[in-house]
Amino acid sequence: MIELAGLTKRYGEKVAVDDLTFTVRPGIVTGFLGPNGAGKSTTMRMILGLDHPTAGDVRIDGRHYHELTNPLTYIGALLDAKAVHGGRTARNHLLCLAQSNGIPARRVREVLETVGLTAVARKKAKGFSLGMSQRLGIAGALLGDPRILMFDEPVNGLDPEGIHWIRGLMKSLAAEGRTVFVSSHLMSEMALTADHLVVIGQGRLLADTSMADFVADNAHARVRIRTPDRERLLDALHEAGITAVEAGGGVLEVEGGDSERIGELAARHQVVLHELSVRQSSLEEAFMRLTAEAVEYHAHSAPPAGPWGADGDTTTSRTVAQAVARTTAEG
Ligand SMILES: Nc1ncnc2c1ncn2[C@@H]1O[C@H](COP(=O)(O)OP(=O)(O)OP(=O)(O)O)[C@@H](O)[C@H]1O
Repeated sequence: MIELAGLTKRYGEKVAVDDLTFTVRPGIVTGFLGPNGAGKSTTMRMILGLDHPTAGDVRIDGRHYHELTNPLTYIGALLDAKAVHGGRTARNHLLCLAQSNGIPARRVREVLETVGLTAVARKKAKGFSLGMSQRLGIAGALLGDPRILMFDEPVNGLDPEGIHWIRGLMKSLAAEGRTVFVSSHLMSEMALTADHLVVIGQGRLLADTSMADFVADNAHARVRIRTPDRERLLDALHEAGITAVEAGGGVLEVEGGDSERIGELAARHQVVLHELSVRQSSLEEAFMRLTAEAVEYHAHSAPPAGPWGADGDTTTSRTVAQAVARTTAEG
């Protein structure tokens, strides 16, 4: 368990982390989400005692990081994959970590096997791709067989097979009862992995919620209708107790996803339809709305999508929402 209480970090005038209080629990994957510069890495550095809080406190299973003997056996972390002595081989890098933490050398072979780096164990780390470096960093995190694992943007630089692998790894670590805390700036990534979400923006806590609740609150469907017989359709809908709202551009929208019922109603009243489609609000859009005011570095392009997305393609949104629904159902 990781417990943060009023955790705050200032760099001069800049408040990087602002009074964060939340608990990361065992047995689940907790996603730590926030736009670029939100304060995720700073928070993780404070958890590991690499940065000193300006105020507040953070404890690992009730203790401060510096109070832990052989800390790698309590908490394993991947923060910066490239922070490895490039002149060392993968094996030697892990052996050094093992020796300084009282971990038996045989664990080095085991974790190299787990992350799929056995074949390059005797190669120097400076020749590694970002994906290989990520795997080596993960091997280091797993070395002490810790109850708590923390990964900062672990899918960065990984190919699709690697991304699939890390998702499975995080879930299996949580299923073993470990605490898994993983940061990302992509809701779509978290939707496939996390059971719980902690969202921050400009250092402040914006949400601390289960993934299931976030989905229930945000992954709604609406039926979008265009018709030249607007008044007749509105009358028919009203008679059937269905509320339609004006969505601009001559489009009507009805809450829920029951397009069949609306289609049949229109047919019965001989109302011509030019469009009848189900729109899914994507979780990525919900995340963008939540953090919209806290985004530090904007691209000056299109404004964030409205509540039900821009008028364009919603296929991605739907895929994410479906993936979430599937993940949630699978438990
Ligand atoms: N050593 C430092 N000195 C001054 N400012 C810093 C320092 N480290 C971080 N910051 C600032 O604190 C804020 C939070 O940065 P941090 O790296 O924690 O965010 P992040 O959520 O991890 O972002 P990203 O997703 O881009 O990695 C940023 O505005 C950053 O510029």
